[in-house]
Amino acid sequence: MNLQAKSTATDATTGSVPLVQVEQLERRFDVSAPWLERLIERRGREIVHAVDGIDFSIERGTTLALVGESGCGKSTVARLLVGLLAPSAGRVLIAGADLQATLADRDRARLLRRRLQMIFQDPYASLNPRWTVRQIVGEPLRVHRIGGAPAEQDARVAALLEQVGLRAADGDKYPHQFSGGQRQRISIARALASEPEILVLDEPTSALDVSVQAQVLNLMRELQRKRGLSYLFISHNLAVVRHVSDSVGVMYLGRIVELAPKPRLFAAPRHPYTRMLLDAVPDLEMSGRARAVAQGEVPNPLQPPGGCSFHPRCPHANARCRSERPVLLAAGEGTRVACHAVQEGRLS
Ligand SMILES: Nc1ncnc2c1ncn2[C@@H]1O[C@H](COP(=O)(O)OP(=O)(O)OP(=O)(O)O)[C@@H](O)[C@H]1O
Repeated sequence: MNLQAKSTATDATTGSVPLVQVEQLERRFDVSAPWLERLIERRGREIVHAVDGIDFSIERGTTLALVGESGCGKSTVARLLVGLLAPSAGRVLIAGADLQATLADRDRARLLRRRLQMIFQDPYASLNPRWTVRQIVGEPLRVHRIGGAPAEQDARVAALLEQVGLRAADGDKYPHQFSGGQRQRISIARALASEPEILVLDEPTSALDVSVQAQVLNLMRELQRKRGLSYLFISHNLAVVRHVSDSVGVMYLGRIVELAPKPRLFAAPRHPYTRMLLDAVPDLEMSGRARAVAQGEVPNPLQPPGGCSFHPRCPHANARCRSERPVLLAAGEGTRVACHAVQEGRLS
């Protein structure tokens, strides 16, 4: 089955298509209260632009992290990427094939689901409490008919458990018999069972103790290196993002405001919002820059500000920022930024 049916723009240097390409992706939610029809008639429907026209790509074997405050649309991007939600506009391409078109074809959808797996924040909620670990980790093998006879599948489950730092004998136990970190290892083993190329990780360690977080993150890195996996890593924690990512997209009210290679983002953040986020992390070195105090709150997503949606919180905003939406443009050294002040040279 050919998932590369529809080829798109290729990487100019290598001639290869990025494993993941997201183009002008949008997702709107209608949150109008159905019992307030008269109000809706008067005021119009209440629409949240959870994801408002974003573009990014992920190369094979690399990690793109998406960061931003709660409600900026990170989880919605994750769900769009694995096909749990359909886009309102734009598209997701996996190795050049349109995700929505692929999902519409049963055989191709099954193959695609093998390639893409998602790991959620709460490992307890995502593991069936009545199944043994062997059943949980072995389920993708049965669904995707991988590994042949039951004995062979059991051997695969045992190997997967060992790869994530558990013991083969743990297969007989139930999720409640494990700690949070161990449960997340079970989720990872299950996600790996179908031999995916892409893992979408939605805050995979934020429910864990700090000491356990580092162990799980190190495991994720080791698995990435051994298996050449690509990760979309969703997090609000910049210290974690610094540990795991190759590049970082900073989201604000449904848009990416800065996209940069990780070292550039931490050494020379360009967007005022990125700077504000970094300034709020006490342990990060600031490379000589004075810290600015975080100001204001995220606006109501039902009534986002016009122009640049960050302008009410931005110390550099002018009349243009209040009226014209900035687009993501190259700002040197691999960074792209959506900010009039940077693009006009008012902010270096
Ligand atoms: N199913 C839904 N129905 C209505 N609104 C939704 C739905 N899912 C998300 N939203 C809204 O879309 C916006 C983005 O939410 P999303 O969960 O993607 O953000 P997030 O950055 O992941 O936040 P968090 O870190 O709190 O999970 C929010 O305003 C949220 O209320």
